[in-house]
Amino acid sequence: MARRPLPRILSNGSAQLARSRELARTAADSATDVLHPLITITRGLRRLASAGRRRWVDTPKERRGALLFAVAAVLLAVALAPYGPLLAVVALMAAAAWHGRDRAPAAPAGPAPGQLQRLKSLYEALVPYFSASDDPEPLYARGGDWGKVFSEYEFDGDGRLAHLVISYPAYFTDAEPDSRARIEHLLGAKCGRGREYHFAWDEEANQLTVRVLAPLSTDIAAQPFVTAPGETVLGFTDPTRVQRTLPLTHGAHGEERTDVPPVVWRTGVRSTEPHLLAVGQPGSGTSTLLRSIALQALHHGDVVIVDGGGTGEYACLTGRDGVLAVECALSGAVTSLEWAAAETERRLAAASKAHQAGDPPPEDTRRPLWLLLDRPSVFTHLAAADDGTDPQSLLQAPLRHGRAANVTVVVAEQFDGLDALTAPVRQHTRARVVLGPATAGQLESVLGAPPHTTPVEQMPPGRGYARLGTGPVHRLQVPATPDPYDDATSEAHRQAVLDLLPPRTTPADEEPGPVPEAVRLDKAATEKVAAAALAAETEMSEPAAPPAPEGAAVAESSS
Ligand SMILES: Nc1ncnc2c1ncn2[C@@H]1O[C@H](COP(=O)(O)OP(=O)(O)OP(=O)(O)O)[C@@H](O)[C@H]1O
Repeated sequence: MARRPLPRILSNGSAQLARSRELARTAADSATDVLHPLITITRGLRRLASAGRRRWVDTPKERRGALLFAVAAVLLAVALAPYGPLLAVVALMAAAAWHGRDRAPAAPAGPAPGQLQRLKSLYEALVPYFSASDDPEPLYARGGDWGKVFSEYEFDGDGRLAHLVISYPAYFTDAEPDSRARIEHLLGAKCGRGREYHFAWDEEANQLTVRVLAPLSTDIAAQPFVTAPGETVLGFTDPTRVQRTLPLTHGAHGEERTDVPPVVWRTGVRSTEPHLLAVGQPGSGTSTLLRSIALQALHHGDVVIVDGGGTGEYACLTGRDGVLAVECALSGAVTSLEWAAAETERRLAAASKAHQAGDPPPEDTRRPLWLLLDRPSVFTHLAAADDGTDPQSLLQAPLRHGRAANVTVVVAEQFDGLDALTAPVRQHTRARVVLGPATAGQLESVLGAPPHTTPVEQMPPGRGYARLGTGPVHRLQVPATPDPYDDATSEAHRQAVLDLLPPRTTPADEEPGPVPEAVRLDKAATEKVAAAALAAETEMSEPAAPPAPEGAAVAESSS
């Protein structure tokens, strides 16, 4: 790794502080210059002494007497000779000065030949973008001086650029996304593909800082996250924009402990992004994200799942405490969301009655209710074909009033189903996630802003970007939260998810007390999924679990 030494300019602090530091540094430099001969001679004396000690130790015992005699004879001769002691001291000092000289090889003054070639070719590649024919003093010109524009550079162990600060002329249109994108694309290609780069444009100083980002860890499994109520971990990112970290276990068997910066999404009454939309190509990990959110939501709230994918990816949640419904059929989805819309309105009415009476909101309006919809566009198409109710049309109230009523909507959709999303869904889902491969246009249309990083060539599942409202775009890796009933799931990850699942609920008809405003749903599909889940679970010889409820009931939480 070679780094060009640079004068450091203080980026903050007052001018006076900067002057004092400069004075102190100058004084220290002068003192070092004055004391340099003394330091060299002392170092030389130390080296001579240790060489003498080594010689004495290496001398066989029977020859030490003769050696001592020779030294004593020399000392006597020196002492008796005219000016002997003086000459001996001068000779000793000269020898010490010679041995004490700095033997460390001088640091290379510049980059190694291979690195130099990379910098030169990068400079030449930038010339067409950063030069103008009418510029009298061009910063960039064919065969020009790259040293003038690359003020800092750093190479990694493989000799590839890891960090670079580039100066560019003030007339470069750095405020235009297209101009920036061209430069970022070029740098991504020239600095080496297969890595992710972060670009920071300093428009005031006309400087671009390019940094190589370490890959995000893909071995973080689902686990209890240390968060406050109302906080949901969407995934993990790099520390450039996120100051907070979460203590986590990771590795194949959760054997390592690290602090990792999370992307935390806040929901509830004070949230400015109360609903979320996750988009991706098939297999990019949006269902996994929904499962991860559901497992976290179940700590403090109730969950209704509407699965348009219909592949039973949420079967593990069926009948669990707090899971009000897992719907895979259109009729069930409509019934559940009708109930959710009515529940939102009931909560609003109860809360506003309490506000008018000067009371705090009633307890039964405060338990978070989560509506998780995976590929609702499938039901939209089915409803259109049957002339039935589109489940999305029932999301109006939860989306509009969810924040005040503690109802959160999360929608996962594939890119080709985006057109089928209704306007309220697009409008109210201000927290956005894009997973898997996506073009720059797709990223910008979903996130509302381009990421400041280049896309990686091989996207692992669960990798993508997140943006909360108008905040920065974060790189994101969703924790591995696979379907525990999927045969392809590793045992460690399966166990991690099973450990987070709440216990199975007592079937509604065996509830000891009355369930207020319970709404019985058409559960034909859910029963099927529950039966499959139970069978799969028995096969996996999980500790004896009570039988799955015959039909889950959507009920107002009694807790
Ligand atoms: N964060 C993740 N970490 C590790 N593996 C993941 C992650 N997310 C998804 N996967 C794996 O990728 C595969 C696809 O995931 P998932 O089913 O969530 O994708 P999807 O976007 O919902 O696609 P589809 O709608 O086609 O099912 C699964 O095998 C899953 O285990």
